[in-house]
Amino acid sequence: MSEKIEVRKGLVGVYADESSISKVMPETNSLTYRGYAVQDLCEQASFEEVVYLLWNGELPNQAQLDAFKAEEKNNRALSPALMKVLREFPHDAHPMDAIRTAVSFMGMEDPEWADISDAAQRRKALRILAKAPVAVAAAARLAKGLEPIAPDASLPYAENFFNMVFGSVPAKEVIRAFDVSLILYAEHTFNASTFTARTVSSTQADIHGAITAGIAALKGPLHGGANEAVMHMLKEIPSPEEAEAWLLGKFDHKALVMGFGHRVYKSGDSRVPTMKKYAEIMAEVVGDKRWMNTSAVLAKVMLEKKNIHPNLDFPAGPAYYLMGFDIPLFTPIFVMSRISGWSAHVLEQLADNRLIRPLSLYTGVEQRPVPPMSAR
Ligand SMILES: CC(=O)SCCNC(=O)CCNC(=O)[C@H](O)C(C)(C)COP(=O)(O)OP(=O)(O)OC[C@H]1O[C@@H](n2cnc3c(N)ncnc32)[C@H](O)[C@@H]1OP(=O)(O)O
Ligand SMILES: O=C([O-])CC(=O)C(=O)O
Repeated sequence: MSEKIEVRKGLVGVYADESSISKVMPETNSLTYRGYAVQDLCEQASFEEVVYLLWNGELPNQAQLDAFKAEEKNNRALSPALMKVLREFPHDAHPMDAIRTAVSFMGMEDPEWADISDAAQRRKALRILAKAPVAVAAAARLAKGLEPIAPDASLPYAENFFNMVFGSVPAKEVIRAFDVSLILYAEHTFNASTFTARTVSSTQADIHGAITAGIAALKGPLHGGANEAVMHMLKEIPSPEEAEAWLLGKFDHKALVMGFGHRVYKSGDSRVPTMKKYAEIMAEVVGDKRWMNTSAVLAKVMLEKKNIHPNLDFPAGPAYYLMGFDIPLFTPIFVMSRISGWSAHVLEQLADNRLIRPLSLYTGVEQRPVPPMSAR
């Protein structure tokens, strides 16, 4: 009797490995990083503290945090060669392609490119974390015909990013909302981009390659690219009053509604209430409620008619728009944050590595002879 082979398309419900970095609990719509509830981290920690936590397993004390922040600030500068390459990118290229290429380039010039020891991978992760925002901001400004703004070592991570994009640092509430978004985007178990990064690392390839591949996976609209798609969708809807009719029209065409649904959470994404709160704060700060009012209608109708909840990209999209970012920068900002989670997973994968290599169930034609050219 032949064995029944079960194929799990999309790896739905498959446990591919163990991990001690984060835990998603869909039954309670909750998420912890190294045992801490993500909403508590958002209220009590900075993004830099969360990165330290993800990479080291514990929150830093003041001296450890100061040292970590100093390292991040000291590693921001891009090489003249990378700046030259960034200047030559097509100006209409998507910034996701620019940051993917920039991280790959950083890998070629990294002084420790051939060293995949844990200590070297950690130093490389820090360098990628520090340099990625500089490359994102430079690519964004160059695409608009503006000169890049050099990183400022007197500014923390979030403030420095705003300064490099806009030439100024916004109000504290804006920085806080941005930092919260980075904490929420930092890590989420075996999502598609993280699994991609782990797969690359499992071949003992370098961390720049793993993160380059992670960025490639994150770009798709079913994953990180959804935060941009959400904002394009909100802009298509003329007013909150017209949102329900617009959505019902989408249902008629069986269209995907961006920013809704999730592979793991089926009754609500753990991160949405916190991100929504900060998106609403942004709407107050800017004095523009249109996007949040339209969002509220979409969320209500999606739940009533489809029983589908929003995911993190749904409130993050309008939050970034209200912060003043151009839409093509939304997913690159997700990259800047998720570098922390990808790196934690690369370190974990290599600490107890086994090549990731699943099987495929062949459904093609049976073996057959190669016909000569004259018979084809
Ligand atoms: C940070 C992140 O990456 S979060 C995810 C961001 N992505 C998006 O917002 C894109 C829109 N959402 C989706 O495409 C999906 O919900 C995914 C890709 C996130 C999850 O996909 P899956 O786990 O495969 O969901 P699945 O296909 O099982 O969905 C179940 C049902 O809900 C429907 N559904 C799921 N999401 C949506 C949506 N956004 N709009 C409309 N219908 C949806 C599916 O069509 C399916 O219907 P069916 O049973 O009639 O075929
Ligand atoms: O977990 C997932 O599949 C997608 C997601 O929410 C994330 O990567 O943050």
